[in-house]
Amino acid sequence: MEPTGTLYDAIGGIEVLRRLSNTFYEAVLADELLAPVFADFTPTHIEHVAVWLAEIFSGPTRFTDDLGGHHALLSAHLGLHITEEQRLRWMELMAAAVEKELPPDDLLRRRVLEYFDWGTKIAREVSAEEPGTDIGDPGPTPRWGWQGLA
Ligand code: HEM
Repeated sequence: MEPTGTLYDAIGGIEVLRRLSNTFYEAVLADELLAPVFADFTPTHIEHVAVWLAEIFSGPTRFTDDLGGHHALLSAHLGLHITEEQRLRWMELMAAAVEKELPPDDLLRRRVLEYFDWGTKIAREVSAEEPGTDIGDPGPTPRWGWQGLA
């Protein structure tokens, strides 16, 4: 039987997501393949990613309320021209961060990494378009739960 409740609660809330984001970006900025992609990185990025993840996993909706929602998230990746090699390295570093920061629950970790696999493919697709491209209305921020995409 699948567990009940949100992935956000099973993860342990925003503080755990902040630690995940922080650990992940420490690794990204030390990585020779990914660091150049994040040349304009600022520390607010860490917080924005934690806030996005909170919403995706059915926690507070602050990304939609205050940070531009799904449209802003997708637009942030326009023009980055992410390669498959970079996407896979991103996944590798995120898997290590998940291992370190998330509760030792195999199903929870698997679901979270499945979200990242799905999300990084979308980020890569969007990144092939030039900045300023009209991406239209992508709809509300998705939700990811114990059964995957809700
Ligand atoms: C599920 C996958 C992903 C999520 C949830 C995600 C999340 C985010 C968020 C929330 C922002 C906006 C940050 C801000 O407002 O400061 C952002 C920007 C960005 N993302 Fe992603 N991202 C994902 C995949 C990727 C991948 C695969 C790459 C590259 C390999 C990437 C590279 C970037 C870069 C370079 C920015 C702009 C950074 C900046 O503002 O300087 N992202 N991402």
